[in-house]
Amino acid sequence: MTTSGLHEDSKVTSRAHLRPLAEYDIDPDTGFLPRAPLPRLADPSSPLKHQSEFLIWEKALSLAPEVLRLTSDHSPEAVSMREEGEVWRTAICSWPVLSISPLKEDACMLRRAHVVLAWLVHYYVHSLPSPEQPQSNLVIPAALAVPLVGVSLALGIAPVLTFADTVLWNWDVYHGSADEDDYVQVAPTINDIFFTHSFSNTQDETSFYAVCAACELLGAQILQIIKKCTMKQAVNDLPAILALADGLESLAEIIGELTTLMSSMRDQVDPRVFCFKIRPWFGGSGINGKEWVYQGVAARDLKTCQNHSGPSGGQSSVIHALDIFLGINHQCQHNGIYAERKRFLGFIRTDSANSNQSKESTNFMQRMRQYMPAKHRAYLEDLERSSELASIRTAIEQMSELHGPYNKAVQALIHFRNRHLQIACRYVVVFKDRGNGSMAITDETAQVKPVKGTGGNHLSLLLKAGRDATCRTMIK
Ligand code: HEM
Repeated sequence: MTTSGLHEDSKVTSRAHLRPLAEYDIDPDTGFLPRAPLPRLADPSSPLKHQSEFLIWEKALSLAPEVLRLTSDHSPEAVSMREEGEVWRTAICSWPVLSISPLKEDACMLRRAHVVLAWLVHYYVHSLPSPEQPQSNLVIPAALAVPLVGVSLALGIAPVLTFADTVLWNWDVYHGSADEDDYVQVAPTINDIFFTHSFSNTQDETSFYAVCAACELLGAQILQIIKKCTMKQAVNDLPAILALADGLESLAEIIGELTTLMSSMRDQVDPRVFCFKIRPWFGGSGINGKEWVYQGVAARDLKTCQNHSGPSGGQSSVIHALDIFLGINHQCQHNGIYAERKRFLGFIRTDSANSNQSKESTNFMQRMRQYMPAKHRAYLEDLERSSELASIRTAIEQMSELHGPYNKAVQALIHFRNRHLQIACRYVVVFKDRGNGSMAITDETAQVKPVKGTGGNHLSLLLKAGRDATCRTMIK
């Protein structure tokens, strides 16, 4: 039998026990999504209601969609807004650098500050007029850079827009829904929430976040199954083995639902809107060969987070938890994969002085963890090292009765990755070589057909490597 993924982990020597999920900021009903929406900074109901100095951040974010458009947007509306955009950016440059010490009193405030500052940074960077020197670096003003890096260090998350900022922490409840206290009793569903921030102000963008959030909510059930399976030592214990078989069967079903949910993207998000109006806002440092300079920030505070990606489904802790539980080993993705992704995103540089070989060799999924909140990352690391998981793997290897249910779950994940590959090709790959993200959706781009044989494409290579790693895990 082939259990390559399962064997790999036997190399891990120090075993740990999983702590209660609450200690990892995981809710039983909403998973990695918090159970209640984040309060605004300086909101009268927030713990920091007296810290009104943070209001300037909130106000600038509320104003941003009204005065800023993408640099690449040359529509008459966008051109007419350029002056107001300049006023917005000049105001930010004149702001004082606020101390984030008061925010550290409350984790929700830190998270909200990350959301606000990361969105402001992406608004700032991606609306800048085209530079006279196209290759010059982009300076993020100290008033944004210093507090963003501060809150990021406190939260253990990268100082850039992440999946958490666009999905996990970017929602509120409709008026008339239960108030915050009620969520102690009843968790919100996807129908109770709306998304607070949107770059393009399109239904497509909201739907994009909503589908991702619905996947996270479904993920809560996945985490509960993992918890149930890891509560008992599976080896030589019949009830535990039966429970494990049951858990694997349920996982297969839920992964199937996840695939259906993800596929619903096709009906809700127009690929052209995604590619030209939404995705360009997400780009992080290094995109198009331009490094971001975080003004006023010490180099040591940035050392772990250069060449930032923007938000990506790859930062969803749910999929990582599934990978770990099922023993999918992405390490086999050769060194080149991360380089492939960088090349795809256009930030491979020719000056080898700046390139860092060790970073290149770190695989994509590992790197994506740096974009997760520290406690979610800690959950994944503890799960990976847990003696409970080691016992499950031994049981799966030794008991042929478990091979069927295990393979079903892995097969479901292969199907998920295959479908995701199709979606990524439809939304990103076919447009990749068609201009620099210009907003002008011409008849030509509107009628674009999938590029034949995207197999050579770097993005496809990355995603296929993940799919193939999943295939290799099947027990033959
Ligand atoms: C329009 C919809 C979507 C598009 C265009 C898309 C595109 C991409 C792209 C381009 C990547 C490569 C890495 C990167 O550049 O960030 C990626 C990775 C990834 N995406 Fe998506 N994605 C979509 C929806 C989703 C959804 C709903 C999920 C569910 C959680 C998801 C989960 C992932 C995962 C887990 C990865 C890491 C690679 C892997 O595990 O195979 N994506 N996606």
